Amino acid sequence: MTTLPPAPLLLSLESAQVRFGAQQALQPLDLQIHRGERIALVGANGSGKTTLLRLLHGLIVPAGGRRELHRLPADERLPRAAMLFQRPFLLHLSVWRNLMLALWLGRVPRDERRARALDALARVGLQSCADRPARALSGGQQQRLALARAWALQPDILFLDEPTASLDPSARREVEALIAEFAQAGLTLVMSTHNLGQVKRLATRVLYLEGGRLVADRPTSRFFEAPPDDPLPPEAVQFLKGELPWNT
Ligand SMILES: Nc1ncnc2c1ncn2[C@@H]1O[C@H](COP(=O)(O)OP(=O)(O)OP(=O)(O)O)[C@@H](O)[C@H]1O
Repeated sequence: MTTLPPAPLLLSLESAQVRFGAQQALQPLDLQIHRGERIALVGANGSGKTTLLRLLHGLIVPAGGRRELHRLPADERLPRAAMLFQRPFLLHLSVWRNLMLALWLGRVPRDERRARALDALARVGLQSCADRPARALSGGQQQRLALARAWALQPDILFLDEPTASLDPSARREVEALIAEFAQAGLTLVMSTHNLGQVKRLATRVLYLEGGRLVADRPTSRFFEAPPDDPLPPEAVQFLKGELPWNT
């Protein structure tokens, strides 16, 4: 029997914490993210999910402890990351120009940009919208454009902050399907969401936060159905009870 080598470590936090003025938004926490993981951050409003995503992405510098990106063993480069927000930030430009601008900002060589943009638009099914004003697209299409923009940058890790929260059910399904395809293609995902059905469908691992503390970190199946010898902390049990039913 062959044993698969462990997936490479991409990103880690060591006793990393975040403060906003006097407020401790994240208590010191340790975390390791390996290639291929699909991690869901769950917890009530204000529990620290967005703060943790921003810390992981490097948008916030920890007030203590450290965040480290780890070189990929295959080619010794640092992992690339991209982030998707609940409402995409799009400029008053065409879909195509929004994409090209992101590639320019991402320092993608000029001669690669066109092919990457075409591939990304095809990936999210927006080829026919290339010349339309990005801000005139529907909410679901805008989020698909944001996914195309992230895809075009060829990230290893994709951070998603409630990516479907402001979408109607059909757009939500479309965007969720694309996120699943991205994961299939090998992207590592870290996503905050209030939709526990989505957690069950997409995530391999769940981090439960409460009041800025990481209370539970376990495989998805052991989060929703904790075995008797490894029960969930009571805070997480209460949270799950309050969030029933899960399949929305
Ligand atoms: N820029 C900031 N300045 C001051 N306080 C902040 C800032 N960003 C977040 N906070 C505070 O940090 C805490 C965690 O907020 P965060 O947005 O990370 O929670 P969340 O779990 O993502 O919430 P939600 O589910 O509502 O998006 C909250 O008390 C919030 O008010």
